[in-house]
Amino acid sequence: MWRRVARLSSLIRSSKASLSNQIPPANGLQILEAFSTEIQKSAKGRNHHREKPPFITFVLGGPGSGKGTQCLKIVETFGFSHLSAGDLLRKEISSNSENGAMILETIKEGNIVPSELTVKLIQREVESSENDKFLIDGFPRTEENRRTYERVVSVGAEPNIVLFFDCPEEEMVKRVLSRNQGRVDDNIDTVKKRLENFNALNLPVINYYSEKGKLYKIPAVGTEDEIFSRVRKIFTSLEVLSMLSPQFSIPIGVIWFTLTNLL
Ligand SMILES: Nc1ncnc2c1ncn2[C@@H]1O[C@H](COP(=O)(O)OP(=O)(O)O)[C@@H](O)[C@H]1O
Ligand SMILES: Nc1ccn([C@@H]2O[C@H](COP(=O)(O)OP(=O)(O)O)[C@@H](O)[C@H]2O)c(=O)n1
Ligand SMILES: [Mg+2]
Repeated sequence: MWRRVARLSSLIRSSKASLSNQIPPANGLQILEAFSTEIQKSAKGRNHHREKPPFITFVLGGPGSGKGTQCLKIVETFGFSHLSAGDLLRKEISSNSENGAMILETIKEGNIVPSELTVKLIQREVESSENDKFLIDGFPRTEENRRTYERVVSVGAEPNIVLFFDCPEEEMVKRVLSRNQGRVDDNIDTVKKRLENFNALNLPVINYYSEKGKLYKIPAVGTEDEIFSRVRKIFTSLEVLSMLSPQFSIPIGVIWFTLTNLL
């Protein structure tokens, strides 16, 4: 509450300052109107106000399962914005933020950064973007990540769909060790820890969304293009189905995708 009041008064101060720079002397009503427009503009710049909640896709899978690679293809083809939780955390490290050292240590160990921090970074990106569809990659990694997101985020707290790139451990290890992006966690010891954490902490989240009928399980072995042809089917079918019946499109989509992949 007090933070909101403080934010509002700083908004008023900055709006007053920018008004005094821009507007010639006018009567009281004009000043009031201009002032209120300025506040709206200023609020919009930082927080994009949406008429309806954004379409949220969580992208899950073990380390090296191909989440980031497939997200780039989804962005190109379907116009989503890609928010990688790992990239946002690495950006915090390189910008020397107050939490940088703690994040670096946690990533090196293959452990999970406190949820409040990761959720705040994701929330800031969603709120400042004008896009209305997002891929949130590598999140939620734990049940605690998921619950914190649901508690903190007011609009779009539930994902519309969840993608799970299902890849054998041997293949994931091979890919991570040849990723070559200079990451501090791409070494055999950290990968082992990350796989342990994936099995213990992330699989329960995946099961949770499966039970909710939101999970698309995608076999993640094959060429990048072969895997993308599976991914493409999901988004194409959602586009078609949502034109027919928006409220049923997601459960029907999951059933349809599962059947066509089993047959
Ligand atoms: N289908 C694939 N076959 C072989 N290598 C892949 C495939 N998809 C991605 N890769 C490579 O594997 C590594 C990990 O992929 P990435 O997309 O970063 O996975 P994640 O984000 O799940 O950790 C990268 O070097 C990437 O180029
Ligand atoms: N929700 C998240 C996502 C990532 N991370 C940390 O960031 C590391 C790298 O995540 P990432 O998503 O970039 O990793 P990949 O699965 O893409 O290889 C993880 O191993 C965690 O240490 C986290 O703490 N919480
Ligand atoms: Mg990644």
